[in-house]
Amino acid sequence: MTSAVEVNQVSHIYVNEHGAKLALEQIQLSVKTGEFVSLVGPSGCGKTTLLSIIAGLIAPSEGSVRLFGQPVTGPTPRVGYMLQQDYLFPWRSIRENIMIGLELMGQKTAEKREYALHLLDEMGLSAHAGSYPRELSGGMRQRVALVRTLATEPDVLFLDEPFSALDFQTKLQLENLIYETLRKHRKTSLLVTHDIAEAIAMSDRVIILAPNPGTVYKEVDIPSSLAEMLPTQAREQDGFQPYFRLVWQAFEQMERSRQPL
Ligand SMILES: Nc1ncnc2c1ncn2[C@@H]1O[C@H](COP(=O)(O)OP(=O)(O)OP(=O)(O)O)[C@@H](O)[C@H]1O
Repeated sequence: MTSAVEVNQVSHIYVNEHGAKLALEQIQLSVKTGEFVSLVGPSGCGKTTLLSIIAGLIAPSEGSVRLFGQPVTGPTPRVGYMLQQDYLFPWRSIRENIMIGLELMGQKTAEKREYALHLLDEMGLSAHAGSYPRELSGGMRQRVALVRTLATEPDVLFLDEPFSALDFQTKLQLENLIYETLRKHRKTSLLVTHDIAEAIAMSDRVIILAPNPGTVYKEVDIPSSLAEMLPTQAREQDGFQPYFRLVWQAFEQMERSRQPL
């Protein structure tokens, strides 16, 4: 299968008035087309930096990134972002909000508008097309944000903690809905999360990053028996807990190796 994302020996140093900070060191990873991969790791291990480099928003200090075999040299419309905040425009209706990406890319054709409205329907939000963001719950607003992202038909989706501002029940419902939508549309997806259970329940593979500097600590393949189930169903399986333990143990090992003797 073709690699959608290839990160080759990427290191990154931030330099500012306080000095230099090695945020990532020699990161090597790849994501297959259609694969769902989660990045987990302690705060500050470089997850957001890595996503920004892959998306072409930051040029790495060393190494290179390829998307579908092409070198990444700047932002590309092939990558769509979904973030913790929905960034909906309060003065625009939901129908107008989901067209923003298409407008920015100069692609607001009748066909694309139709597709965006179809996605809104898939997300169960057609009845709210004329509403304004303030009239929607946090979970509904995140569904609108996903429609806005998918409307431009990106090949790869970066999900940077998209559920972390939601209450637990809404988060579980949204995990299921996003899982189903992304699998149905066969999107290659990279999820950044602090929630180990969420990472295991949603992914084909979990990549654990270690901090100071950010490096790939361990990769855990999730068996298809779990990966092909809805996240809430996967969480209930007997086979789920051993994977949780495996990832948690990696966190504990990382923590121990950082303790002074
Ligand atoms: N613009 C910047 N200038 C200097 N240092 C930065 C900058 N952005 C991030 N860093 C540092 O680089 C390291 C990695 O940051 P990054 O935000 O990528 O980590 P993260 O894993 O996404 O963190 P979190 O889980 O808390 O969101 C951290 O030590 C951070 O302080």
